[in-house]
Amino acid sequence: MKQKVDEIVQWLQNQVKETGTKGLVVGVSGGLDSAVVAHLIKRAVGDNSLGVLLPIHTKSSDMEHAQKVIESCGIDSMTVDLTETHNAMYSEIQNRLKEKNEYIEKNDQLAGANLRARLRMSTLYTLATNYNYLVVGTDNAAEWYTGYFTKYGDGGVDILPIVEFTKQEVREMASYLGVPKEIVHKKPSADLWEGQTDEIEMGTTYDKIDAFLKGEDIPKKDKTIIENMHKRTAHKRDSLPQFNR
Ligand SMILES: Nc1ncnc2c1ncn2[C@@H]1O[C@H](COP(=O)(O)OP(=O)(O)OC[C@H]2O[C@@H]([n+]3cccc(C(=O)O)c3)[C@H](O)[C@@H]2O)[C@@H](O)[C@H]1O
Ligand SMILES: Nc1ncnc2c1ncn2[C@@H]1O[C@H](COP(=O)(O)OP(=O)(O)OP(=O)(O)O)[C@@H](O)[C@H]1O
Ligand SMILES: [Mg+2]
Repeated sequence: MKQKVDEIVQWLQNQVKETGTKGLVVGVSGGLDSAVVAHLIKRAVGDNSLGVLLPIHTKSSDMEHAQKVIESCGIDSMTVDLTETHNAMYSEIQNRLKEKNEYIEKNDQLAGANLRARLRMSTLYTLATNYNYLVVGTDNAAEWYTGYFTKYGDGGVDILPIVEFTKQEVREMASYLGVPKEIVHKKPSADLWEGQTDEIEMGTTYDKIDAFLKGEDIPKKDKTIIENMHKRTAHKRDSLPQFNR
């Protein structure tokens, strides 16, 4: 594990050097992936790193976990509460749709959720511009393969240090790095709506996705879900379709 972590830390240092930027910023949710990334960037660039708490109707227990992550790695931090911003922006959009009788209720939860992720992204880039930092993403191998992220939301980042690691490997890295235990063993959640957990929404588990990525046999039902998610989200991993004359 030490070698793995040292290699990522060195890679992060190279990214900063090669891009001529001054440091690294990440959104810290109180979940596992951002806890690992916060620890890694603090190790890589010390005081030139920033962890940002971006609550949007966020549970106090998640805020406490995020605070514990900040304390456990000693990273510089900031909180920008986006709850009111999200309320104002989303209700304005919904009102315009309702005026046109074109508001589609069944899409409301997902649309509001993706707006949360994109408001977080905008905030991180505003801070990145201020400090001349890079925005660091937290996607792991399972999320990347299944496309389980918001395009230009949490997927809108400059670099992806843990994208080759399965969720289980990220968990092991977290223990090695000293991420608090309650976060290491917490249920993954995107914090996009009340009570959301990744595994309920996807209909499969990270253990199954990890096993699939390692080439192991998994039940047909899970394999179908994973393959469908992968196909449906190809556009998030591909370069942009461009009309060429
Ligand atoms: N074939 C295609 N080619 C090019 N673009 C295409 C497209 N199909 C859709 N699109 C575009 O992509 C959009 C759909 O993609 P997107 O906006 O990402 O939205 P979508 O994939 O529908 O939803 C995001 C998913 O990621 C999950 N998520 C989000 C954020 C964080 C986390 C987490 O784990 O923390 C999880 C979230 O719970 C949800 O299941 C469409 O609205 C359309 O604009
Ligand atoms: N409340 C929040 N404050 C700051 N950043 C957030 C918040 N919610 C989500 N994010 C950002 O969006 C990323 C994607 O969320 P995701 O849930 O996949 O990761 P996580 O919360 O770090 O780990 P887990 O998947 O185990 O819950 C987070 O890693 C973080 O960078
Ligand atoms: Mg989470």
